[in-house]
Amino acid sequence: MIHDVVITPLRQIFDERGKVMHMMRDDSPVFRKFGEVYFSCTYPGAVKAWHLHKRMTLNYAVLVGQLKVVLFDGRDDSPTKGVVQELFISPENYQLVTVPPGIWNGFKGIGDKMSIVANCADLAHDPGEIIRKPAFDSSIPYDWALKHR
Ligand SMILES: Cc1cn([C@H]2C[C@H](O)[C@@H](COP(=O)(O)OP(=O)(O)O[C@H]3O[C@H](C)C(=O)[C@H](O)[C@H]3O)O2)c(=O)[nH]c1=O
Repeated sequence: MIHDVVITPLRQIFDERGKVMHMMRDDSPVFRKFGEVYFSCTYPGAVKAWHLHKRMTLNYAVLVGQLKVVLFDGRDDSPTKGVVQELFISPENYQLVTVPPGIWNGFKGIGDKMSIVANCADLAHDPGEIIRKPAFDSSIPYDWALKHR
């Protein structure tokens, strides 16, 4: 587990009409402030990586489909520097993933339909605070290929 990354189980409330999916409240321990909510939609097998936010704290929850979210800690002052963390998040494993600034992150669509992840961020989108690397950049020790364990 990467230092400062927080996983919070989220509640879903089901009834015969459908369900309610919790995501963020202002009394949550991980809530900092409101910046923007957006939804990133990913086709099966597509990889969206790598991003590093210099100032934004991300809060991800997958509403539809399934994502493999991969985090890489390249922070020099972190006790988990060099650690790679894989998370599989979906409505079936419904969690809020809080990622502080400075951690490389990316995700891959899993399964057979478009996945939708919500990001409830503490900062509005600002392209100037994002650093990007190609998904297969050799400086991050991660292979996005399907692994038959
Ligand atoms: C997020 C965002 C993006 N854009 C534009 C910028 C690009 O021209 C285009 C696609 O953006 P991007 O390549 O950043 O999309 P994703 O790879 O889905 O990543 C985004 O959603 C995941 C979950 C992240 O956490 C990223 O930080 C966030 O950038 O939409 C905007 O104009 N406004 C916005 O709020």
